[in-house]
Amino acid sequence: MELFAMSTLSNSTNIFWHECQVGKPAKQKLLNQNGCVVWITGLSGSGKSTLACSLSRELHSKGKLSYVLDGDNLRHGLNKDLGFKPEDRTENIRRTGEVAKLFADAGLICVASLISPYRRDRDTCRAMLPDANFIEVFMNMPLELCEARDPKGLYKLARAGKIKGFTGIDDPYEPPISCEIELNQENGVCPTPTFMAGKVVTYLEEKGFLGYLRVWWI
Ligand SMILES: Nc1ncnc2c1ncn2[C@@H]1O[C@H](COP(=O)(O)OS(=O)(=O)O)[C@@H](OP(=O)(O)O)[C@H]1O
Ligand SMILES: Nc1ncnc2c1ncn2[C@@H]1O[C@H](COP(=O)(O)OP(=O)(O)O)[C@@H](O)[C@H]1O
Repeated sequence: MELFAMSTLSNSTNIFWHECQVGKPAKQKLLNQNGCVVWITGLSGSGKSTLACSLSRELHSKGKLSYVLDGDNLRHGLNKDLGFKPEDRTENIRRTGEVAKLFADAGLICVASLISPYRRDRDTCRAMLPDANFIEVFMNMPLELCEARDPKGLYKLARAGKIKGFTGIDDPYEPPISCEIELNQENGVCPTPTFMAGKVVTYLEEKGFLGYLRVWWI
């Protein structure tokens, strides 16, 4: 069962999965939490990195171990060979999904914050884990807000045609059809990062991720 869950399609042949005695349940018990992936998706400037850091801080203050995989940061190392063509974005998300799966297997709350604009790529990452362990969080902020924020000046460059294939301008963003958590403006105002992180923490608490509980789907 575990062996099946961890195997993926591969170009390599004659390879075998080696199981280690210290498995996921033992690590989760040690950490008193259950590993999972919180996948934050949304437009550039929607607040993904801010939420990821706020969430990580909240979890830390509760004595829970998390790790943030941020798209911008990963593109400085693991994914530095990739650009923004559709196939590069797909590979970016696939690699990040695989790394996130490893962190979850280590018992951590892995927080991935990437635009991840294509639904199929996000679903591929979801399929890497038992379904309940992939928590998709949609930062549903209007393009106008993200563009008004424009902290890196990239929307301005995209509007001027100096960046091609910018998400939301001349490259698509496909919103989730059904995600675990959707965060919106309330009465035209964006909630604070702490408030939004609190919503995610409440979800994790309610689903039993913040305490060790050995159940069949973990
Ligand atoms: N063409 C284009 N489209 C979108 N974003 C661009 C582009 N070029 C550079 N950037 C910057 O790269 C950051 C997004 O990286 P990601 O790895 O999250 O993107 S993706 O998931 O592969 O689509 C993104 O960071 P965030 O603003 O934090 O989302 C941008 O700063
Ligand atoms: N909840 C929020 N309320 C107000 N401003 C925010 C909020 N979240 C993020 N910001 C601001 O919006 C900008 C983009 O946030 P960031 O987290 O970098 O977005 P992303 O990672 O999606 O590109 C930053 O200047 C940040 O300070």
